Amino acid sequence: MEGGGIACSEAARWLRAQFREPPRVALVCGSGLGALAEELTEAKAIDYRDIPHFPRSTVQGHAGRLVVGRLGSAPCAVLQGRFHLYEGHAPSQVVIPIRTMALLGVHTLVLTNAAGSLRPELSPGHLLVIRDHIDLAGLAGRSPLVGPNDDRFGPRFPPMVDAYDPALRRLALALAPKELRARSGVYVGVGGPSYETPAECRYLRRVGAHAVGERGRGLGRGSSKLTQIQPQTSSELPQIQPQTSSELPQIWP
Ligand SMILES: O=P(O)(O)O[C@H]1O[C@H](CO)[C@@H](O)[C@H]1O
Ligand SMILES: Nc1nc2[nH]cnc2c(=O)[nH]1
Repeated sequence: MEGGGIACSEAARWLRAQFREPPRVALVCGSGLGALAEELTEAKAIDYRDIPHFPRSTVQGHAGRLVVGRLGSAPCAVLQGRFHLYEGHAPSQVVIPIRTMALLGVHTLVLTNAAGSLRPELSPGHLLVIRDHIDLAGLAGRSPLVGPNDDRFGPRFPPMVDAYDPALRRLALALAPKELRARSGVYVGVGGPSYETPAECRYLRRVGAHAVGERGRGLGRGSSKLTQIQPQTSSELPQIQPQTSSELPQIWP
């Protein structure tokens, strides 16, 4: 199984025959967020294991299903679960669902995930709208873009300024319910599956990250990523003196 052109083309061709209307918007649900699919009307669900070349979901809280229907008036796909390097998938396999969605004609991608807070003012249940990322695995040569370039998915050297669409980010910040205390920040992607040591948390915070998880980004323009902060995280964080909420900037510099 590979993540290059053939696998994604075959998956997209197979999926096109399953749905009356191809999706134009796709939402990837991270751990515990799969219930978003219940918002779809006229929904049809397909297990990942039935889709040619899709890897298997092995993580708790990831149903491993693609649900296609309508969200409001938009034809929409909800992916209940993503693939991570720590499951043993190659970088080229992890991107198969996203590339398949692109071939199906999806123009807007919203990624969600569960992450650990690196800042005392970012608490469980809060929402981080990712404005930029630090991809440690990618920087170390484990980018899914390593290998021959498939021009259908972007250029050989993709620019990463505004990797997350500014208009979608503004929309997410404006529409998020107040109690989620949505703000924008920087996500750092690590390999996992162990959570970070206190020293690693200090390091990641110093390089400018607000939240940490096991990575994942979209393809070029039209993608945005929302991170929900999980209750657990490094044992170091409770030792940090929390600021009062009135001191919090709405958007970090
Ligand atoms: O929401 P997902 O993608 O599952 O991400 C987070 O949740 C899992 C463990 O907490 C890890 O995979 C982490 O990256
Ligand atoms: N790496 C990492 N992933 C997470 N997913 C949810 N919480 C965490 C965390 O603290 N660290």
